[in-house]
Amino acid sequence: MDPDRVVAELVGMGFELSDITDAVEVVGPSIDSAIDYLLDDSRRNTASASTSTACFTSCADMLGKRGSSSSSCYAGKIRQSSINEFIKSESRPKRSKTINKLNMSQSEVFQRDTGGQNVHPPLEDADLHIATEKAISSSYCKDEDIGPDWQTKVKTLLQKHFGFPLLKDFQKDALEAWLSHQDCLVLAATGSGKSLCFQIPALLTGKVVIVISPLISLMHDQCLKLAKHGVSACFLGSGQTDKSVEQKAMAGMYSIIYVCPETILRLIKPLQSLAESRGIALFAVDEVHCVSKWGHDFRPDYRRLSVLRESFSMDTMKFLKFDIPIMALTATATTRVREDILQSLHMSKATKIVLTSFFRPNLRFLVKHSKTSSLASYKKDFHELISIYSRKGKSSSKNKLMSTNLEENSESSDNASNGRMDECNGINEVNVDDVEGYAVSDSDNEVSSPGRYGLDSSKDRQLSVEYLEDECDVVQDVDDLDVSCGEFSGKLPLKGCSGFLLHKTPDLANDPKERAKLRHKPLEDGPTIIYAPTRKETLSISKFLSKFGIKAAAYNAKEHVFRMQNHSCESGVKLPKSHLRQVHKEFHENTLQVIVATIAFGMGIDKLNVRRIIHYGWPQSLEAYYQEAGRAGRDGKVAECVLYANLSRIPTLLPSQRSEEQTKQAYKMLSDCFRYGMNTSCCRAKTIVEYFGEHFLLEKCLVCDICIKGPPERQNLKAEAMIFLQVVSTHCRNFADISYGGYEGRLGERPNIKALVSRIREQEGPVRKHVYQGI
Ligand SMILES: Nc1ncnc2c1ncn2[C@@H]1O[C@H](COP(=O)(O)OP(=O)(O)OP(=O)(O)O)[C@@H](O)[C@H]1O
Ligand SMILES: [Mg+2]
Repeated sequence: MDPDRVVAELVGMGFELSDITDAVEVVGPSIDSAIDYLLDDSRRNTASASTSTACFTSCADMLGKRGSSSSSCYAGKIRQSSINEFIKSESRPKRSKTINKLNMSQSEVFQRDTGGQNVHPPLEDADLHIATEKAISSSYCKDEDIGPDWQTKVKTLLQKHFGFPLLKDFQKDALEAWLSHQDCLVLAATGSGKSLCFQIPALLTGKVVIVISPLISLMHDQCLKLAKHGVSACFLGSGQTDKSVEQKAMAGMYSIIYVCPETILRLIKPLQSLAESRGIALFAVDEVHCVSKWGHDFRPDYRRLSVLRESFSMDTMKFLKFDIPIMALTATATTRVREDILQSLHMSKATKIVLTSFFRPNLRFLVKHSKTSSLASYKKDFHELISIYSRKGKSSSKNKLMSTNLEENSESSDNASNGRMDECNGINEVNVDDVEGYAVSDSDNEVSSPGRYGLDSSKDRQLSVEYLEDECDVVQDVDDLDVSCGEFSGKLPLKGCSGFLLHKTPDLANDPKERAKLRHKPLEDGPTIIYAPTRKETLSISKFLSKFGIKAAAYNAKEHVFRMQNHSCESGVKLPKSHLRQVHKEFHENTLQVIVATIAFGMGIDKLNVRRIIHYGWPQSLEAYYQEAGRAGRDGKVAECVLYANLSRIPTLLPSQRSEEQTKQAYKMLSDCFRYGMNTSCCRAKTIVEYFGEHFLLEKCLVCDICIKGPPERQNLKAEAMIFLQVVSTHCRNFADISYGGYEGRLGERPNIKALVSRIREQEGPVRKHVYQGI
C-alpha cells in the first residue's frame, strides 16, 4: 500500500503524525501493522522515555500543532487543549510541505478516499497525490490556526462548503461562546440555521463534533447534506445495523457524529477515548426541548444527557484544560422549558443564551373551521390544493376528471358526513371520533378523564386505548427511518451546483409596505405537508388526493406506506419501513407534491421550498404546531400555514404513556393551542411568538387571517351570558362548585350538557325578557 495513503488514513483516525511516521518506518506501509504498532504501548514505551508534557511541547513546536502524544503516552493521543492556545498561531514556525501534506484534514481524506460512497475504494497513487495536494490547499482550518481572525476563516469555510457569504449574527454569537469554551443555549426560529452553529466547529478545529439528535430521519438528512458539502459525518443509533460505522466513528474517522440520546449513554467510554485522541470540539444537543417534560416532545433519555457534563469535564478527564462545551439548540422553548434545559443538562452557570426572534416574517398563518372528519370535509378543504396541483401538472382532461369525481363524491356526502367513506370512492372509513376519547378542560389546571365530553354516550364511538395508541404517532421513536447506511463522506459541491441559492428577500420583518405586499402574494411552486393526527387519516387523505392525480404519499411511523399515483390504487399494500426512506428521497427530489404525515415526519427536516403546511386536526401544543409549521418557507419566500380544526369541539389529547404530572402539562399545552385556534382578535404571529415569551415588536404581522379580516364585529352577549349562568346555577343548585372536577366528585356524574342546553332554550324567552329589563 502506498505509504502516503497509510499515513493519511492513520491521521484521519486521530493518531499523531510523529507516531505514525515512526510506525510506518518500523513496520512498513500496512495500516493493520501500523495500528498494531501504535497500540502496542509497551514496545513504544521502551522506544522512548520522554514524558508526555515534554513531548507535547516539543512536538507542538516542531509541528506547529497544539498537541502530540509522547512515546510514553497512550499511542495516538492528541491532547485536548484550550482553543485559545491556538490563537498564538502567528508566531508558530511554518510547517513544511511534508507536514502539511500529512496533516491533512480527515474530512478531506475521506472526501477523496470514499468518492462519496464506499469507505475504502482502491485509490491510485496519482489520486492520492491529488487528494493530498487538495488537502494542502484546503481552507479547512486546523485547531492551531484558529486565531483572532477566526471570522475570516469561518467566512472562507462558509463559502467553500455551504456557499453562504456570511454568518448570521446569532451564529456568530454561538460560535463566540464556543470559542471561549462557554456552554451555549441557542433559541432561534425554525429554519434560521442553527445547525451551522455546531457544524462550523468541526471544520474549524479538525476535532469531532458530537450531535445528539432525536430522530434517525433527521440525522440521515443532515449527514446527507453535510456529505454534499464536503464534510464527513455519520449517525449512530439503535437503528444503525452496520457496527463498523460505530467503530470508525469512535476511531475519529468522521468530523461530525450524530447520535441519538439512547446510544450516547452507552458510548461514554469510547467517546472519552475519542476526546483524548482526535479531540471533541463540542457536544451539540439539537432539538433540546426534548429534554423537558414541560416541552412538547419529551424524551426521557434526553434528561440523562447531564452525563455529558460529568464525563467530559476537567475534573473527570485530567488532560482537559476546559470542560468540553455543550451547545443546546431549539426553535421551540418557552421560558419554563429553557430553565429546565439548563438545569437538566447541568449546563454551566456561565451559559450564554443566544436568542433570536421566533417570528418568521414570510409565513402566513390561517385557521379554518372544518370537521376534518369526512369526505365532505376533504372535498371542501382540499379543493383548492387539488386545483393548484392539477393546474401545475395535469392536463385539462384530468381537471375534468377531477370535477367529475368531485361531483360523484358529493353524491355520497350523506355517507361521508356520517363519518364513513364509501369504499367505491377509494376512501377508507374515517371517523374523527376514532381519536377522540380524551378531552381538555377549559381550565388550564383541570385534567379531564377519558371520555368526559360525552363521546362515550354513544358506544360505537368509543375506542380502546390500545387501538388509539396503535393508531397515533404520539411518542416518537428514534428509529423512525430504516436506513442501511449511516456514514456519509464529504464530497464538495461542484462550483455553481451547491443547490443553496441565496434568496435575497426584502426586509419582510419590519417594513409594513413590504409586509402588506405579502398578503395576497401567490405562492410559488413547491410541495405541501399535511399533518394529520392518526395514521389512518394519513392514508385516507393521501388516497383522496391521489385520486385527483396529485402525487401524494402517506408517511407515518407504522411499517407501511400507502401510496397512490395516477389513480393506480394499491389499497392495502403493506410496505417495509425502509420505504419511508423512499418517501423522504422523493420529497427532497421534488417528485412528491404532497406528503400526508403524522408528527413522525418533519422535525428538523430542512427542505427549502415547502410552500404549505396544513394541519388537519388540532395539534397537541403550540410548540408542536409552530415547529411543524416552521417546515414551510425556509427559502424565505412566502408560505402558508393553515390549521383546519373543528372549532366547535374541544380538542382531544392523543393517547400516550404519561405520568399524572405530564398529563396535566399535556392538557395545559393542548388548551393553549385551542385558544390559539379560537382566538379571533389577536394577530396569529403575535400570539405565537408571545407564547414563547418574546415581546412582539410589530403590533401585527399584517398577513395572517386575523390581520387581513380584522377581528369580528363586537357583539353584546351579556344577555346570553346571563341566561347561561342562571340556567346553570339553577340546574346545579350550588353554582360555586361547578368546576368539572368538583361537580363530578360531588355528584358522581357528569354535567348533562344536553339537558342544560335544552333548559337554556326553554327559558330563553322569559329569562331574556327579565335580563333585558335588568340592563
Ligand atoms: N449563514 C447563513 N446564510 C444563509 N443561509 C443559511 C445560513 N445558515 C444557514 N442557512 C440556511 O438555513 C437553512 C436552515 O438551516 P437549519 O436546518 O440549520 O435550520 P434550523 O435552525 O436547524 O431549523 P429547525 O429548527 O427547523 O431544525 C438551511 O437550508 C441553510 O441553508
Ligand atoms: Mg435544526
